[in-house]
Amino acid sequence: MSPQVILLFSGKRKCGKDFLTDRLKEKFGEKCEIIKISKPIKSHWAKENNLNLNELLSDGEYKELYRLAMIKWSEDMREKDYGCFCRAACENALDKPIWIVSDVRRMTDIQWFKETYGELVKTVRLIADEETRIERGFQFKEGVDDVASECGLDDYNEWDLVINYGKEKHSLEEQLESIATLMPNL
Ligand SMILES: Nc1ncnc2c1ncn2[C@@H]1O[C@H](COP(=O)(O)OP(=O)(O)OP(=O)(O)O)[C@@H](O)[C@H]1O
Repeated sequence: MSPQVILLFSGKRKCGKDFLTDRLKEKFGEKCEIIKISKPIKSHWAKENNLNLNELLSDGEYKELYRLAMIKWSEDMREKDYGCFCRAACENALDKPIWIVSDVRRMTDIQWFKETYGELVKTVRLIADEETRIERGFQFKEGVDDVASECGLDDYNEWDLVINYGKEKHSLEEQLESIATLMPNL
């Protein structure tokens, strides 16, 4: 079954994207597939440089070591074809009714999904205050936090849902409920 809804999640580093989308996956279980645009980037990067892909995909210090270089390389690839990583990520995804894309970073990511899947696409922005992000492990890095991969969607204001995931956050159950309203038939 091809996707009936595609939720695109965006938010700055350590705002909790992986955490919340993992909880969503637990709630919707077999109905849903998590897609990471960064996965084809990391697979390619790991192969070329002989690195551990699982470590790169997980949350931790290891991925931080390579983040800057991966951003630069992927930027060059995107200049040639802005949809290349989105397409690769979707081609490798299982056919489930709900697709959750947990790391949307650029206008062109949203553009590609909307051009490709139209009305199925819903966008969600997570926001969290800096103090909370620091508690979750955020440290400002030049070349990472001040470039398009982090700031590309700062001025986008057509989100279907904005979730405060910082100090003032609602309970997890309420957050998940508000996300569920984006897919009333599932
Ligand atoms: N609601 C929460 N309660 C407790 N810990 C949380 C919560 N949300 C996130 N965290 C923790 O904060 C850290 C960062 O969260 P997460 O990896 O989800 O952020 P992210 O936005 O995906 O970051 P990145 O952009 O670096 O991938 C993780 O260790 C996660 O377990």
